[in-house]
Amino acid sequence: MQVLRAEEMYDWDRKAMESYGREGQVLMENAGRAIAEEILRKFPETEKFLIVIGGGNNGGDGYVIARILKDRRRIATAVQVVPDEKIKGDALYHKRVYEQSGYSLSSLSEEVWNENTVLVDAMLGIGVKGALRAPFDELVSKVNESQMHRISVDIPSGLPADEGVKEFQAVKADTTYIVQAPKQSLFLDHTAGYYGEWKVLDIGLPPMASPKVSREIWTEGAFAESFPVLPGSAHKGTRGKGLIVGGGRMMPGALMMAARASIRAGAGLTTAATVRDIIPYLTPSLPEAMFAGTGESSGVISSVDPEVLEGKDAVAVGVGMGREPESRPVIEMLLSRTSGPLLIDADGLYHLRFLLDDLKKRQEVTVLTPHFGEMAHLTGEEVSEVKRNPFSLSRSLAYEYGVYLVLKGPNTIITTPEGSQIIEPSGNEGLSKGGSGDVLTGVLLTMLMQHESPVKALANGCFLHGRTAELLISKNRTVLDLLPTDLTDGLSLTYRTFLPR
Ligand SMILES: NC(=O)C1=CN([C@@H]2O[C@H](COP(=O)(O)OP(=O)(O)OC[C@H]3O[C@@H](n4cnc5c(N)ncnc54)[C@H](O)[C@@H]3O)[C@@H](O)[C@H]2O)[C@@H](O)CC1
Ligand SMILES: [K+]
Repeated sequence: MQVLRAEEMYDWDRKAMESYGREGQVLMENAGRAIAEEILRKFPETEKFLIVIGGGNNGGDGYVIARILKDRRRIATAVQVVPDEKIKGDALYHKRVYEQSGYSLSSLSEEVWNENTVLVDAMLGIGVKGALRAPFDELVSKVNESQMHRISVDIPSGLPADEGVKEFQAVKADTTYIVQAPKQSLFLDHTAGYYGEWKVLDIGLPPMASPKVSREIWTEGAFAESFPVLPGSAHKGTRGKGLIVGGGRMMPGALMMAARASIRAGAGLTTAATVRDIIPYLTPSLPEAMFAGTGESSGVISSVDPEVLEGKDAVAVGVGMGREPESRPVIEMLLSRTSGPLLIDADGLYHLRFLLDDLKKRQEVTVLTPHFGEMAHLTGEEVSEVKRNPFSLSRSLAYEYGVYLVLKGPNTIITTPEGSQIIEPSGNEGLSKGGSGDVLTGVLLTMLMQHESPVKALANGCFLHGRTAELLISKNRTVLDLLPTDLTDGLSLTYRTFLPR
């Protein structure tokens, strides 16, 4: 499913009408009807509905919803909150249909606020611009203070559809019925929560007319369909031989978790490279792994023998490595000598900030997996700015350095060097613990070795990680006690659920 910006949504709408014979009034009928049906399904009992109608096409949808609720003999009060002359075009057409059906409008009295139980917010849609003007500024506060269940039409009124907006005032919806395609703000850290529970409804825009943007949500169907089927004769070689460089005297656990996750995810052979002293402590918990000792300086990795790279299908570096400058040459060496995919994570990203030019020289697949803080460090932006503009900042970084970028968050955004984007929304707050990134690194390493498309490999790895967290919570864990190591041991839940082979 495509995720759109407001302008892209308008393009689709325009093209549907100009080139595919669709009528605006019909599309509005479809939108309003689809939403009304959802509302009726959600509230089959004797709720009292208040429909608040604004001056654009979002308000037009509101007129359709109000008419259908009344047609079905439900108790519904409709209020138009802008002067009559603001209602134009398709919205005016549907206002007339509403009135010709014998239905009337009410004014916004105190009773209206107090007597109703469900509010349908059809005030403002994706056409909102700038700070809210009267009467919407006060109305939005009043709506948010009311005790009614709030249902927003297409988007919570006042909320920007696109990334990048710093200040806004918006309805905090309990439920949002999104018209045709989710908008960017559904996936941003500072706006996602305004949508409440949400559902996307098809209003009949022709798929042939959809905008040519590559910004998609990764689904369980996409995971199941694209997950590579290994031949029955698969051996270590076909499953992939991976190398993970990381850990040190202070953080051996990160390497342990990444290596174990890589093995559990299905790697043929995983080698963990770290300072020699800690290898004996890691072996009991990683019986399936191979080990390679690295050069060491004050307990941190200071060099890796390039011979270790021989025969490896992919390499991951950074987990638990520390930020001491002594480790920087390791990243430098891997950037120039790794012939397959190279994934850089965690402390590796810290060092990378000083090696960005080396990144540009690489011809092979390079993957960076920053969280918001690491992304801020890499781009020199504030964390709040990264959260506000994750799509465009990811694109510029991926394009400039020719890398695949996995920007980790509640909605992980995966970007290709060409700028295509996948949003992977699975997971829960149980993942916000030290170590879950290390597990992801191990999983991604394995996926990269087994899939010929790096972007699909990355999307599948994020899905595997996030869905496992969800399935564990639905079984015997909670978001409080979920551990990164539970994820590793729980990977089979996701495999068994979605790949019943
Ligand atoms: N395919 C589509 O895109 C379809 C869209 N539909 C609906 O149409 C909506 C978009 O319609 P519009 O483009 O008319 O946009 P809106 O319905 O968001 O309304 C824009 C109106 O709000 C006012 N406004 C904008 N910013 C304001 C501010 N800061 N303070 C106060 N008033 C402000 C403007 O004066 C303008 O009249 C969608 O959200 C959706 O609900 C549906 O009707 C059917 C088809
Ligand atoms: K709305």
